[in-house]
Amino acid sequence: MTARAIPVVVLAGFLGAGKTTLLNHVLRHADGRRIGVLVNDFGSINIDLLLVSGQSGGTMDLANGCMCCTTDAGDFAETLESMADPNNGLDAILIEASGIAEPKALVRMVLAARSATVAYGGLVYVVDAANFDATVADYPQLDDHLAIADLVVCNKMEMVAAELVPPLLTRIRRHNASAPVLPVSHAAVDPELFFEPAAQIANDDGPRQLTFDELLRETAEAHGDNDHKDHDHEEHDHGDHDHLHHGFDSVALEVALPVDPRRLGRFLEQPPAGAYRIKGTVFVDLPDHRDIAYIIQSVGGFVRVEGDSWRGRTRGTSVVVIGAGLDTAAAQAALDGIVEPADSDDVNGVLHLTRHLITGS
Ligand SMILES: Nc1nc2c(ncn2[C@@H]2O[C@H](COP(=O)(O)OP(=O)(O)OP(=O)(O)O)[C@@H](O)[C@H]2O)c(=O)[nH]1
Repeated sequence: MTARAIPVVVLAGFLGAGKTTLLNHVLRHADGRRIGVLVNDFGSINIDLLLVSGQSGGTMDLANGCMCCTTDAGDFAETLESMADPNNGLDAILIEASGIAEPKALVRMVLAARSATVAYGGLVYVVDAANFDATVADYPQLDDHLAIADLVVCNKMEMVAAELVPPLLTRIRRHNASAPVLPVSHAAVDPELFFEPAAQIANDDGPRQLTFDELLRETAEAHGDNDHKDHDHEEHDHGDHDHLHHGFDSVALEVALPVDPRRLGRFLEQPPAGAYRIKGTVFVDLPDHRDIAYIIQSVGGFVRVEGDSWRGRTRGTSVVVIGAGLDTAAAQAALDGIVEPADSDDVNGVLHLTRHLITGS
């Protein structure tokens, strides 16, 4: 049985930056993936929480309408746990924080809720490119929010004159040197970023339940979309899905070699600048470890390792690094480094990997 943890992505950003637009975009382009959504402002979004909780059997009780004000972190963890129940077949859970929410508190709650089925999927912070400088000047707390982001989505780029784009991106990077900064318009972010590789193996003939993108389109048509501009844009672009991949870089390694667990641990904990996600399967050629296919993931330096069986697969190491603004040559060199031969005296090296091991429930 393949270990399967559902990434929980926190979506934050200042008022009006484009969080809801991003959420709508991701749901419309989910391509059959099932996404759970928690929102803390029911009025501003035409996606009903019940789309998710209705079939997950448990509704998030947003007693005071603001999740980051939920005092009982246990309840929150339970809610995530029940949404992530394998019977729900979700591929990712997105939490939209309100524009004034403190993302740090939400991130802390998700990190505390991590389990065999719940993984931290990163803090995606949306900024309004057209108003970035004014917003930073008026709200210095934006500084702290940006600093802890794992991915900065720089939205509304079509409103910024071409010659002003490079200095703007440089100014944004000053707030966070390691997170990728993804310039987009209409929050057109590739949803693939939010899914786990395990989700991709679900192409069996099992019963296909509702697809969220279909459901959302139906819902939007039935209720009238509150985001016509974005919708129109998306419809025009429908024939060309390549545009979704704009702005992403990735590097990959696929070899029959084993990893040096110490180097791998360091690589996962300190990913190359611009990396957002690292995922893959690695081979550890040590007694007691050879028969375990280690599934590794890292978002913003938060590492998760699960053990699976090789089940007839060829032992080897395959890892992909996804980001924006990656120095691909440097990232590839760092990635290649994980399969450099390990020092044979390094008896504790494997702890750098196994200390991140999630034991199944
Ligand atoms: N011009 C332009 N407008 C955009 C873009 N993305 C979103 N918008 C518009 O900006 C407005 C705010 O977008 P939302 O997605 O509601 O922003 P939000 O961050 O969810 O806002 P709050 O929930 O109020 O914090 C809406 O009118 C969107 O249609 C973009 O790339 N360009």
